[in-house]
Parts: sequence; structure tokens; C-alpha cells
Amino acid sequence: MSYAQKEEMLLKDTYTNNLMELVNEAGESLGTVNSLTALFDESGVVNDDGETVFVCGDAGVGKSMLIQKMQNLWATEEFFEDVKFLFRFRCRTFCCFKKHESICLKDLLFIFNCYPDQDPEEVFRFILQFPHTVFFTFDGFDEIQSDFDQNSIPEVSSPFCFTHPLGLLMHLLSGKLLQGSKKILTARTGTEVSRKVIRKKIQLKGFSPENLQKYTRLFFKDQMFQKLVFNHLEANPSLCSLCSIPLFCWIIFKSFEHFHFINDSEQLPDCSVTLTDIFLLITEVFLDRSVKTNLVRKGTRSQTETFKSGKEILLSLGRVAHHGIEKSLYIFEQDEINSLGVSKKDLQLGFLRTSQEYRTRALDSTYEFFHVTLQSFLAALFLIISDHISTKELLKFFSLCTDGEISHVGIFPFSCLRQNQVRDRSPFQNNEHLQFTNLFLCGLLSKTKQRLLQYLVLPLVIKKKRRALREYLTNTVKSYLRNLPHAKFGLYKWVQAKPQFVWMLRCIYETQSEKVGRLAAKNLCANYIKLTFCNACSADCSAMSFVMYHFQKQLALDLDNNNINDYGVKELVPCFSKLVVVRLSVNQVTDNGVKVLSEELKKYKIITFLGLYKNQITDIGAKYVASVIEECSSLTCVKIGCNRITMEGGKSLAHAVQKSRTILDVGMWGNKIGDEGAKAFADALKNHPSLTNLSLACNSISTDGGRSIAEALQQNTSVRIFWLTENELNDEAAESFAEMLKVNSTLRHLWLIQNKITIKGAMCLREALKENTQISEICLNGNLLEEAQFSLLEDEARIICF
Ligand SMILES: Nc1ncnc2c1ncn2[C@@H]1O[C@H](COP(=O)(O)OP(=O)(O)OP(=O)(O)O)[C@@H](O)[C@H]1O
Repeated sequence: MSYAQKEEMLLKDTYTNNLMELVNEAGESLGTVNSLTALFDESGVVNDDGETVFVCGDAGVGKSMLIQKMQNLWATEEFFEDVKFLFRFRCRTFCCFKKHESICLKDLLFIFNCYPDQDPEEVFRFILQFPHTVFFTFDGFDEIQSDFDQNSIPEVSSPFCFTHPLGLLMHLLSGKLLQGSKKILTARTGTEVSRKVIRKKIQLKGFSPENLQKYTRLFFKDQMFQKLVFNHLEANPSLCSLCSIPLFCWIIFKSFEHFHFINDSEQLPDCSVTLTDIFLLITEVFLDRSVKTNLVRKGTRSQTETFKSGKEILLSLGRVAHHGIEKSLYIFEQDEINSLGVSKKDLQLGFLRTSQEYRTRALDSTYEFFHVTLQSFLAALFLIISDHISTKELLKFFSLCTDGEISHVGIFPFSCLRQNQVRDRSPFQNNEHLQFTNLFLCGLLSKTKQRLLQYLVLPLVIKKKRRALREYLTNTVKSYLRNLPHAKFGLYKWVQAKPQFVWMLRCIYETQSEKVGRLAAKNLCANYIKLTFCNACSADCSAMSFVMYHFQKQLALDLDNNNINDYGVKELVPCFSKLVVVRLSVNQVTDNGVKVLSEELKKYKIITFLGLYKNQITDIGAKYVASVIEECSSLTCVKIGCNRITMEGGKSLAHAVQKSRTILDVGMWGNKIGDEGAKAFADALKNHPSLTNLSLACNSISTDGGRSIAEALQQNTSVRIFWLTENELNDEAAESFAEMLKVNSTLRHLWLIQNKITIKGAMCLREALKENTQISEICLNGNLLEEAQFSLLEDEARIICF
């Protein structure tokens, strides 16, 4: 039995909830998904005709584990009681068919998946008759590498027709075959899937800090171990950031466990940790298995010795990995493995594991790397340590990725992720394995890894390869950054970066070269960096900091709609001294992250805009934000809507606003401050010198709160726009607003949409407008007015009812 198999833990002993976010077609968050059954409910449906639940996420984030967990719950009858058949496919299975091969649905199910215990004809008939009793999982749509022409799939398909298996897959996903069956499809982020087939889209975001704690407890049963690991994590945010991706977390924990076992020391890096570092660690763990356990246990072997003695193993495995990466092959047959020089013993170490899918095709044994990222790592290592690789070949994968974003830059290394925009691209094309290979090349050829590598390859050869990579990187970073499209936006020179920008930062970070970091900062000809919807995770913040730290001037950083979380905030600490705009909306930031943020922002007091909309901030975090408002006089705009702020937090924020002489704009939409919170804001409004825009929309404010606000506005000459949409304001409140309008001449827009105002309240407002020529609009849509009553308000165009 191989180590990989021995190590496989039972799912129930290891599975930890993963953060799942429901998103719309534009990728905007529609909220979190709290249970696996909720994946199939009606919330967040983007297309009623679509049949497939689409789950996307980064490499190693846990898509396959999620599928496995569902299968497990179904098998133990905790999930989907109405489902009688579950067919679990890995999409890479569909690549092993020849172009002209065709099969029928029954064969796909029974030959290439699972042969039924009972009469297959009868079972198939049942499936056709009751498709809703069938559940399909298709894992890894991104792994399909094919030049298969989707247009050649016949429009209508009968379940008895013979067609290419990919055609069957597309028909199943769209519901042309077995309409009504449950289907879940997973793919890496950025993989293109036809909108027509998607019913709901879910993004997997990895472990939250809470999940990570649970996983740690599951992984290390011993409490002493747990404590040690918690201490390590606490001391090293860079490690925590990596641990939010479950695969990397597993690698880190596995290495920790191993080193602790062999020499009572943890040997984990204790400052900046790169992906290359952790893949070197797991490689060392696997290589240690090639040596007799008692020798390893003495703990006398250094990392260099381990790699030196494992050189031949690394070369042969690297050859296989490289061969696969070149051809987008992830599964290897025994013959292939043998011919590339991997011995039987090497197969046992854990790098490779037997691949189950192919057994159904009655092949001998087939193998795959325990994860595709490891394959990329070994391929990169091979490119460096093999004597036969020229510098041209070393850089081949960089130039293999064509750019779809900046056409005049031409071939650029960091463009592979941007798949959606590349025209005429096969929907099945995926280059992430190349991106990772490039990234590991940068890491392995970094200065800090030289000592290790010199035992594997002649120093002269490394030097030559290093120089080639450095030159290439320098040129491309320069030209890429200079050619990024810019726009002028007030004081700012603005750039909207794309996901490949994140990849570029990742590569720069792997080099750990201050020089390259400085070069990137110097060539970034913008001071407003918009990295929204770039799928940046907390670990990417280390990379951002690495570059932005070198930025000479003040900088605006917009990271809205990513996956940053509290660890990411910690990683940004080195660059807060430069940041005047910090936008972290929709990023799972909790009170802990806000605490760090407030401490840092108050050190430099240069912040002007703080965006924290749609995070997980409670009253505790609201207090931290309040202290920033109080202490940072440059702060003019705070967006903290859609968090978990109640009366207490509302009061803290209102008091801070009251004290601030400079704040202009406060967005509180979608919290729950209630009447008491509203009263505190009312106090703040009286004679406020600067506040012009305030949103207390959707905050459970009723008559009392409304009345206080209206009265306070009589003594306010700063507010121009006030949003009170989606509250519980009634006619009594409306009457107070009417009184206020007779006095206030500053307010321009009053939004009272979706409240409980009837025609009575509306008429009061209409009357008041006779004495107010300044206000532009009062929006009353969605109140308790009947359509027939609209005509009574017709003569006042500034009252908007529909
Ligand atoms: N929910 C989870 N609980 C515990 N461990 C997990 C979880 N999700 C992932 N892991 C760990 O991370 C490893 C990689 O996860 P998985 O293969 O599911 O990632 P993936 O998203 O399918 O990656 P890829 O896109 O590269 O195929 C697993 O083998 C497991 O060790």
C-alpha cells in the first residue's frame, strides 16, 4: 500500500465546512450558503431554465471534497432521500475518449461509472422514467482538455443515441437528457460554462478563521499539538493566509506533523511563507520516506541532504510531471511511468497515487499526482534541475499563454487565467497548471533556494537559468504594468487590474526579490489600484504588500468583492502607511480584521475612504470603525452597510460621526440599528458641520426613530441626500418629515421608498413642499399608496410614487 493511500483519512474525521457564497451572473455575492441541501433550494437561482448547480473555486479549495461529502451524506441517507442513483464523474474521464468515439447514455452510466446490481435494462428504464431520482456530480470541468467542437453536438438527443461522451455530458448538464435530474458541476474559478445550463452559481472560498480552528482540532487529535499549531498560526499571519486554502493547509499540517515526529521540532518557516516553501516542505516529507525510518527519526538529516539523496527520484517524477504539464495530461499509465524512469519504490512515496477513474476502463494501473499543483511544482523543479533544459525551454510555459487583455503587449506570461475574454478559445481550455508551473519556477529560482538547489544541479546552470528568468520577468513586468489601461479619476490615476495582475504579483512574491518588488512598484504608473472581482485570496495580500510596500506615494487600494478575510487584512499591514483609500467590501472581514485595520489606520491617519460593506462586522467591530472616524480627521467616507451592526454599534458610530468635523458620507444600509440607533444618528445630525450623505436604509427604524431624525434635520444644514428606504416609517413619521421640510433648505433627496406611509402621510409631504423650493425629490415608491391615489399627488412632480 502506498503512503498516499495509508494516509487517506476518513472523510468524517477530516471534513470541515467550507465557505460557500452564492453569486449572481456578474459574480456579485448574494449571501452565504449555510448547508449542503441549500445548494439545491430556490434561493439565488440565476436562470429558471438552467438545471445545473455550478460550484467554482481555486485550486485546492475543496471542490472535490465537497462532492465527496455529498456522496457520503447521500450514502448514509442524511441527504437527498428522494435520490436513488448517484453517478459521480470526474470530468477528466471525458478526455480519455478518442475524437470519433461515440457511446450511448446507458454505457456512460453503467460501463464508465457504476454497473448496477440488478438488471441493467430495468434500471435504465427506471432512470429514464424517473430522472428526478438521479443525482449527477461532475467534478473538474476545467480539466477537460479537448478540441471537441461543441457545435457538432446534435440539437436533440435521445437517450438511446450514440454520440461523443462530451456531447452526452453537455446534454446532461443542459437537461436535454434526463431532464429534472439533479446535477452539480465543479470547476476552477474563471472556467467558462454556458450560462444556459447554470441554475445557481456558488463560489467556494476555503476555510474561514473559524473553519481553520475546527480543521486544526480535527487534524491534530492531541491537545498539545493543537496548542502548538495554534501558536504557530497566531504568530504567523502568512501561514494562516495559506491555510485558508484547504489543500495548502493539509500540506502545512502534514509537514508540521512529520517534522515534529522526526525531531521534535516543527521546522515551519516562521516569517513570510511562499507556496514554493510549502511545496518544498511536503517534497521533503515524501522524500524522507525513501530513507529508513530510524535514520530519519534521528533527525540528523538536513533539507539539503534529503534533496541531494533524492535527486534521482525528483528527476524521474519531475520528468513525468513535466511531460504531463506539456500535454495537459494528469493521468499516467503504468507503461508511461516506467518508460520515464519512475521505479516501483518511488511510486509508493506519496507523490503519486493510483487513479480510480480509469479502473472502469479496465486499464492496468493508472496514476496521478496527489494534486495537480504538485505536478506543476515537480515540473518546475525538473525544468531547473534537468541538465537538458535550455533557457528557452525553461521559459516556454510563460510564453505559451497568450494574452487576451492587452493586445499590444503581445505574449505575456501572466495572462492565462483570463479566459473569458479570449476570443475563439475552446471552452475546455485551461492553463492554470502552466500558471502554477511558472509561479514555482519563480520560487525555486529565488535567491533563498540557491543553497538547496546547488545539491541538485551545477551552480553554473542555476545561475544561467536564474539570469534568464530574471531578465524575462523584469522585461515583462515593466511592459505589462506600463501598458495597463489607465484612466484619470479626480485626483487619482486609476487602473482596473485583472486576475492576471494577481498572478503577476504572486510570481513576484515567489521570487522574494526586493529588487523585483521595487521594479514593479516603480512601473505601476497609477495611484488607484482597483482589484475588484479578481478572486484574490488572503494569501495574495502578502504578494500585494510585497510590491506596494515599495510604492513611494500614497495609494488607493480597492479590493472589493474578493476573498480577503481577516488574515488578508493582517497581510496588508506593511502597506497601510501608504493607503488613503481602503476598500474591502464583500470580503468576509470580521471584528478581528477590523481591529487590525483600525489600529493601523489610526497610526498614520491618512485614510480618506473606508469601504467595509457586506462583511461580518458586529457591534464590536463598529466600535473600532467609530474610533477611526473619531481619530482620523482625513476620513470623509465610511461604507459599513450590510454588516451585523445593531443598536449598540449604531450608537458608537453615530457618536463618532457627531464628533467628526470632516466626515461627508456614511453608508449604513442593511444593518439593524433600530430606533435607538436612529436617535443617536439624529443627535449627530444636529448642527453637523460636514455630513452630506447618510444612508440609514433597511435598519428597522420605525416611528420614533423617524420622528427624531426628522426633528434633528430641522437643525441641520449639511445633509443633501438621505436614504431611509426599507424601514418601517409610517404617516406619523411622514408628518414630522413634512414639518422638517418647511424649515430645512439643504436637503435635496429624501428616499422613503418601501416604508409604511399611506396617502395621508404623502399628502402632508406634498403640502410641505409648497414651502420648500430646494428639495429635488422625495421618493415614496413601494409605500402603502394605491395606484388610484397617485393622481392626488400628480401636481407635485418632486414626489415620486412609482
Ligand atoms: N472541506 C474540507 N475539509 C477538510 N479538508 C479539505 C476540505 N476541502 C479540501 N480539503 C483538503 O484539500 C485537499 C484538496 O481538496 P480538493 O481536491 O477537494 O480541491 P479542489 O478544489 O477539487 O482542487 P482542484 O481544483 O485543484 O481539483 C483535499 O485532499 C483535502 O486534504
